Amino acid sequence: MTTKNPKKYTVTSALPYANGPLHIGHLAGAYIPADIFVRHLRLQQKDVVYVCGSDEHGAAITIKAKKEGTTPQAIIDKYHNQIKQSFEDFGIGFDIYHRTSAPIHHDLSKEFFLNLYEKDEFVEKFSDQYYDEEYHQFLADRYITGTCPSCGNDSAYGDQCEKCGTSLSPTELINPKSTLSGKTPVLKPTKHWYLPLDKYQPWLEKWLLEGKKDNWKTNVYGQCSSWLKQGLQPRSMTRDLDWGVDVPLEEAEGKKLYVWLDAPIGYISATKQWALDHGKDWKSYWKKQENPEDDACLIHFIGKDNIVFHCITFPSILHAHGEYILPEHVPANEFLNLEGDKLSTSRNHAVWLHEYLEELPNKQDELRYVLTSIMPETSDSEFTWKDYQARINNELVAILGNFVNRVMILMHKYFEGKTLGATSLKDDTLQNQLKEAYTEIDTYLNDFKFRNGVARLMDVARLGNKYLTEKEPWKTFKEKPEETREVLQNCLHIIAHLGSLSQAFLPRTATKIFAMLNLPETGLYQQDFKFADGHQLSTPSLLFEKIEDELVEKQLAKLNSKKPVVEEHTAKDALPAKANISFDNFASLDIRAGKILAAEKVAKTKKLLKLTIDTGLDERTVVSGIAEYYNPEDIVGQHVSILINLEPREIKGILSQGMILMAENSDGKLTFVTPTQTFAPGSVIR
Ligand SMILES: Nc1ncnc2c1ncn2[C@@H]1O[C@H](COP(=O)(O)OP(=O)(O)OP(=O)(O)O)[C@@H](O)[C@H]1O
Ligand SMILES: [Zn+2]
Repeated sequence: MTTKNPKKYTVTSALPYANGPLHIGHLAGAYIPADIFVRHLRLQQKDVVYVCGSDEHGAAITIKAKKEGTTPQAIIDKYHNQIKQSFEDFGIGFDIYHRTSAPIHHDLSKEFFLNLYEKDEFVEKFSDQYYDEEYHQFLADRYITGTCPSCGNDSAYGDQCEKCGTSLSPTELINPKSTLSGKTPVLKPTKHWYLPLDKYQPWLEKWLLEGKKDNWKTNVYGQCSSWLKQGLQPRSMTRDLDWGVDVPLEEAEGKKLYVWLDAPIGYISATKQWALDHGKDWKSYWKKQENPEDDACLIHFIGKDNIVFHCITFPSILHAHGEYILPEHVPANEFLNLEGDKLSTSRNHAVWLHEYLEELPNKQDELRYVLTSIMPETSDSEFTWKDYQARINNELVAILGNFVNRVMILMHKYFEGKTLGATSLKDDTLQNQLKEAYTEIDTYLNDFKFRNGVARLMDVARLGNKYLTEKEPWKTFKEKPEETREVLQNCLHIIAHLGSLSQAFLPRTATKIFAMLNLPETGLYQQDFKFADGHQLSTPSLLFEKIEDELVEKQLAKLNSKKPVVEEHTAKDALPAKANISFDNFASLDIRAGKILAAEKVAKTKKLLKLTIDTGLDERTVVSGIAEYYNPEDIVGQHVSILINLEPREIKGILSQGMILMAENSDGKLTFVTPTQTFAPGSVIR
């Protein structure tokens, strides 16, 4: 950290957008790291406020409401409550989880806008914007789709192409279409207020590049410097929309603030509300103090798609306003993927937090542990159920859980769960090793190295196991009961420290550990523990249970079945129907269940695989254009559906005898079409 011992910390996590539930990517990206960091500060009695809330404005919400035949208010109420519950369930310790639809937020956002307006910071510009003549509405952001000029994706939005990530303005789209009427919009002039980022560029460069920000994470600093190199452009801070914070100017009737203007102000309005509720002074967490040494240290935790707004736009707004502190750190994470594919709300490729808890009740810490261990700190990372199982079984169960359990069982077996004169740890080497763990974890967490931090915690459990294995109390008990007692009581001290250190990472586990030891949970790091003479331990119980293969298979099957929970792609993505055919034509197709026996790439092609198929009638060769989606080695044994009476055709010199049936979604992704139960090759499909 740059600032040595700031007096106060203001910590924020990205405001989740209230148009869908939370998934594991959200947790790993912006919430678990912040929560660990804040817990670590609180365990040292630092003064910290940790705020978040739902982002409830913008076109994506009104569009969703329209699609579902309901109101924007109903959408945000539903998801705000669901998201809030998930955060509570996973122990994300916000001081307040607020929402941007609250009046206090609208007021503060307007105040910000007016402050900049009165200082003449905005550039007012008339420009031609797309307008839907049928709906009498300007088409901002997600109200317009078209072909991306960078990658050719034909469902890019007016503000961004989600396929290649390019940030766009509606007029850059090729073949623009209104998402309201589906028609081609017309251009009409409208007035907007632009934030002159070009004007702030020199200041930003100084702040970011010449300032001390090169100690920021390289992924964050790299993105910022590359934007600055490209040169910043003015960005419109207002929209022609009917859902959001009103632009507080008479001449701007019917216009709203851009959602990325008001969303980060949501951090401040949340703090204001919290201060009101708890008799605190919100200004001391956000405003510059008379003595700069008294300024709070502001830290934004976000995922990588939010970097530009937290490192360029919001700081520019705060700077233009003048009274506010600027972020000291923006430790953005890269993205978490799932089982080889991007997490996606629209494709329902996700592990949803509320579903996880229904299916794996009380396993919050297990997920926190895995997500911390694989956190996308410096590059994208991947969650797989197999890895989840392995980390729980081989680490949480086999190392941490096992150590605690062995010691507790032996203490009960030999000494009825009672200590005798165990007031302090009677092994200096152990004492020093434990001290080191505290120091190293502190260093890691101050550097936002959460993966190293949680690995270091696990090392303490390893240390315990090693000590226990070396001392072999089960062998010494008969002859040297006093020595045995000392060893086991030393282990109790290690367990207490495991409880203490777990508090930041695995809060529920920490509580369980202290309950088993029958010690109070102080909410502080304790360098020393004292057991009273004759202290009675509680009955041991397992901290973690093994994850069985069956569960992994069930979760994988569920992911593959991809039943849509939140279906955002509508009929607009489906191809139009083909002309009718006769029943006889249909009946003439001979489709069978088959199985892939062998697969190899066709040389010098990108898309083709040569497959050997067991059709039940014969073994034959089929050339299939699926190489971009499947590795040959992964699909041997795969059951398929095959059209067997298609006229053979030579492809790249190979005779292809039939066609494998594949489903294709609107992104062009392919997947096998197979009977939902395994049927023997040769079974008829009709
Ligand atoms: N797969 C992911 N990995 C890491 N961080 C993520 C991931 N998905 C979202 N985030 C982060 O979570 C925070 C809240 O996300 P937000 O509500 O804006 O959803 P989003 O980015 O639109 O995600 P989605 O498209 O899946 O709904 C943001 O900071 C975002 O960067
Ligand atoms: Zn694109």
